[in-house]
Amino acid sequence: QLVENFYVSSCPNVELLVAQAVTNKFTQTITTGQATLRLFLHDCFVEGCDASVMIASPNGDAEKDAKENLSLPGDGFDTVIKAKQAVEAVCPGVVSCADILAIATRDVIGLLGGPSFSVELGRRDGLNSKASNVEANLPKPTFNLNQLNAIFSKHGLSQKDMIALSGAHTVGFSHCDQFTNRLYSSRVDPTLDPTYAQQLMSGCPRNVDPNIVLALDTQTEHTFDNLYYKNLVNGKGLLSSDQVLFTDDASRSTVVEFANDGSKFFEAFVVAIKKLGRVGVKTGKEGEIRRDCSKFN
Ligand code: HEM
Ligand SMILES: [Ca+2]
Ligand SMILES: [Ca+2]
Repeated sequence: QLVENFYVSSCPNVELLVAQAVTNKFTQTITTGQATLRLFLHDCFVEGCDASVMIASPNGDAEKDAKENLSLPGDGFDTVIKAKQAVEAVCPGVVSCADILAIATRDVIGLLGGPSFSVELGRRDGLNSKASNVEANLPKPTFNLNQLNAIFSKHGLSQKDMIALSGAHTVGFSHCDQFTNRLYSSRVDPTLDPTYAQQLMSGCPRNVDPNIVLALDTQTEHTFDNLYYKNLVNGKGLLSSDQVLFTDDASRSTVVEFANDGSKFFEAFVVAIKKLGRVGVKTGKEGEIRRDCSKFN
């Protein structure tokens, strides 16, 4: 239902306007890329790709107020707001916040060194954003392969799509509390490389400041490449949900394929992120075109 040239007559320069705003922001703030990419996942998995995650509620009960979303960096929200402003100045009331987030996500992937691809458009902005909706709809870093497959397949995403999309963890970081259960339970998680486990313990000692973060990809945290998969092969996946993709026999061969061939990863990632962008979209007369991405009209 989405189409690539949706705004061809109503706002022909929308992709250029968004690209300029995103590039500006990206040059100023290095974390813009990872923040925007994660924001897109958290939007699409809750109520579909409809910018529901962008809503700010005076009562503190919107999606962004949910515990799982508190670690979403402000830079992601900011990127969409800046791009929306640039678009509104030229084509007011025409382009949805959901589409702007989708375009911005495509753009940051390219800026980070990832694949370039065309983005499908025509999403409308949602009219629901409830904090209580969030937890059950997002994957947890403690999930095993079956749980990961289950939550992705609810949205029509295959195991291969799930593994490719997890490759987004080639950029960005995680707070210590998302993985320290692997270090300080009765024993250290045996799927962790011992040297890497030592590094994690010194980076995240017991009772560490909750603001401390470590890179998801220790080698190239600011580059969108396939080193994430090479790390998994070497026992250097940061989250349990990352490492399990190599540990479990049912997904290992895909991890090895992506580790050995970056172009296979890029190809699968493009297929999967396009599918992600179609999840639960509102089109036609559904929803609305928000004027301000953080408020319903
Ligand atoms: C497979 C299941 C997934 C789980 C369990 C998961 C979980 C997490 C967790 C716990 C963090 C650390 C958050 C923090 O402490 O600030 C994180 C970061 C991140 N995730 Fe995922 N994630 C998953 C899949 C994805 C997907 C599909 C994408 C995008 C396509 C994505 C993009 C990101 C990015 C870019 C970051 C870094 C954020 C930053 O640096 O601020 N993740 N993820
Ligand atoms: Ca949403
Ligand atoms: Ca990387």
